[in-house]
Amino acid sequence: MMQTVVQMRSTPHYVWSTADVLGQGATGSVFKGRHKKTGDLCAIKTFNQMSFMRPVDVQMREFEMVLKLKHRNIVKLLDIEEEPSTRQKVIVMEICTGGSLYTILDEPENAYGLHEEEFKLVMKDVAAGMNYLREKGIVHRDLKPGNIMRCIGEDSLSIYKLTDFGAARELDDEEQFMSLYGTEEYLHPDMYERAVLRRPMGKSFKATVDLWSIGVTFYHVATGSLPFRPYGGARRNKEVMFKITTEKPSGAISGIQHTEDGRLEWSRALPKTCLLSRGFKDLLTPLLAGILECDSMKMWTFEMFFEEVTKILNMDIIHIFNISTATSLRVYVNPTDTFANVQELVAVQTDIPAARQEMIFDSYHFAVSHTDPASTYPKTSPDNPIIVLDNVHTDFSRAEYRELPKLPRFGTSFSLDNDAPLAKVCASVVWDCQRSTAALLLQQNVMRKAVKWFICVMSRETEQLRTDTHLLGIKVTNSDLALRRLLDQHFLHGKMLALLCYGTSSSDVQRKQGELQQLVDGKRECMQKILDEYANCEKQMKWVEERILVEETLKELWKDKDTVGTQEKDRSVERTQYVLDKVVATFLQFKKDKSLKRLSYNEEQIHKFEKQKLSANCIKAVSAYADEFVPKFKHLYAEVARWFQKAFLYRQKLAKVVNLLDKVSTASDQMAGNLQQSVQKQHRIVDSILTSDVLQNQGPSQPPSDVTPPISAPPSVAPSEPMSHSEVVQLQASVRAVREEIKLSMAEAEESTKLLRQLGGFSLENGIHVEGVANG
Ligand SMILES: Nc1ncnc2c1ncn2[C@@H]1O[C@H](COP(=O)(O)OP(=O)(O)OP(=O)(O)O)[C@@H](O)[C@H]1O
Repeated sequence: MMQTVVQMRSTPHYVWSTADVLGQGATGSVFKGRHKKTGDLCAIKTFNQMSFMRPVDVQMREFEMVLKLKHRNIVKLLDIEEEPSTRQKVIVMEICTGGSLYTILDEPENAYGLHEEEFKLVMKDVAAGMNYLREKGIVHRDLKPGNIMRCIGEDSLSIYKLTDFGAARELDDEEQFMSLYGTEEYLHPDMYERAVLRRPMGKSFKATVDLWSIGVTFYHVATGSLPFRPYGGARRNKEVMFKITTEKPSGAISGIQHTEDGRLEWSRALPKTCLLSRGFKDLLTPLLAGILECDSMKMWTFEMFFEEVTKILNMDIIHIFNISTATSLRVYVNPTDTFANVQELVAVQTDIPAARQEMIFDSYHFAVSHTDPASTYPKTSPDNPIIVLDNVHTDFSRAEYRELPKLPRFGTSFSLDNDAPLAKVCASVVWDCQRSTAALLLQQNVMRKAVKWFICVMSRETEQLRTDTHLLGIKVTNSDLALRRLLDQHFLHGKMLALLCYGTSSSDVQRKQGELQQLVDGKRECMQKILDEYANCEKQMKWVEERILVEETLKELWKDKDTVGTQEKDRSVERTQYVLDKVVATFLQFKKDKSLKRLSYNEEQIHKFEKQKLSANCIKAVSAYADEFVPKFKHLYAEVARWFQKAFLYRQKLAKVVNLLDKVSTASDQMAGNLQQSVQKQHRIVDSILTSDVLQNQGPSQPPSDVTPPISAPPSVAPSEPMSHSEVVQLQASVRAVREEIKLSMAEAEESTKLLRQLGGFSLENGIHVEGVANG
């Protein structure tokens, strides 16, 4: 094996060791270097023979253009210097220690794409860098993951930067296309036709070519795979590649050929394996469809793209947990969205219509004003989300969890070339297993939390309803008292009027006395009905109260279930991580073995042992997930389902009480109103009798024995002596006085009824509707 000689090389201001290679490109190598005076780290690009295919002055023009660029998302070109010994030019750049996006995507961890937050950073930085180039009138023309570098910011978040401006000019000669060769998967179909298929064409390549490349790059970063895949790969099947990109239907974001000469399969959605949330996919997919559009009339403009990216990145995330499927969701909302908008978005992801969504957060109903913007909502997180359930029919028949990709077939043969990619696939599967194990634990923790929160909500609802029942009791008693007062008055008036009207045969007075009787007819029966229904309310209330508050049956039912499922203490994630570390170590070893091309006998034996261990470790991780973690998750889900079904049963009882209370309350209010009217009417009638001419002209007379009083009064109260005129006047005055007193007490009674009414209607907290029982 040839030993490479490590050398220290330098220019007037920079020094580097040839051992510190950052990467190698078609035109040269990039080393880690330092400024001689400041010691600052930098990247030094040296050139090989290939680079001389491009005239030096062309190269220098390119670098001079780049020297002027200054933006957070463009790799800064610091200097162009010459090595004194060789007189070769080197380029000094800001160093990006995180490597290129290409190397990041090549890691098994990212085989199914980057996770959402990292993807958003790529999106933000690439769009910002592109926007800057656009402002400077530069079209990059060679955007691809390999030309997007990663730095680590002071907050330890990634910063992505565009680099390699070698193609950032008009492509008018063969030589320039040479530099593009090798990046064809990302090329706009027009450029592909010219650069790869070598067909002459008169088109100039504007900013849209960059947009297309961004589309392919974003798809790659989101999924870990390229969007347009001819059978055998783009390099082998160039015509099919061109066909895919040019015949792609609008709206499709990928086209794959699964068999030789087979038909093309289009898709308008991102694959299931991708790690992005449903909420984010819903935003990203139309954007990808807009920029992966070869019809220039339909393709998005850069302004549209930039506006949409800005809009997406400014959105707030509301973390939602759909209890019926045990799914963690991310709902992307505009900061100005109202609650109705949020409910619509929740409906899209949960299939629960807005009117049936019950949201619980932090032990309370998620109660926000309907006009409050989403930006003012309390902060949610994956482990502290808003729990959403369907308050009419929560279906617990489908728990969602991630299915793992299949492990590759191992075989018995030994091959350095094949074993490294095999180990890479293995590592990517175990990575997925690790993430899925963590997701399962999170889902279970949230399910357990949901039960606790729901207990709090139901306890509060029960307490509220108990108070409501008590208040209704006061209201009903009040009405009953008012009725008694009316009846007492009626009796009193009857007695008094019997005295006053004794011997009067005026039909008018008799009619009025009849009207007085009508005012009280049937009221007692009606009141009795209200009292009976209220007693029923109390009985039902007691039933639920005993179960929810007194015996705390719901808590009791859950008590021993807290240990079901996977817990933090089971260390499921750590166990998977342990295996993952071993699998990744094997992958790195196999990668090294592959680069060595040949192994010694002992090294080969070790490699073989490692391969056996790799297989065992993969099976261990995958079976722990499939045979232990998933069944435990399902077990907990089943318990949660059972518990919620019981809770919903009590909830229905509560709703029934709410309904009953509402009925009794309405009837009692009606009765109170009716009584008040009756009292007023009673007063009017009595007044008119008292002031009637017949009574005014009535002189003292002996009561005829055959005249019965118009209103039944006990015989003992019939006057034995005829009344004098002054006695009549006196009696009239005392009737009026009694009436005034009663009026006053009726007004007081009405006041307290009003107060009770102001205490509001009866509803479960937040106006909940349960199983078709309306409340509130
Ligand atoms: N500024 C930098 N900081 C750290 N690493 C870098 C930097 N620039 C380049 N590299 C590394 O060096 C590798 C080669 O870079 P280079 O630009 O020479 O390759 P290339 O994209 O193939 O371009 P070309 O085809 O023009 O040579 C990159 O893939 C990257 O890993």
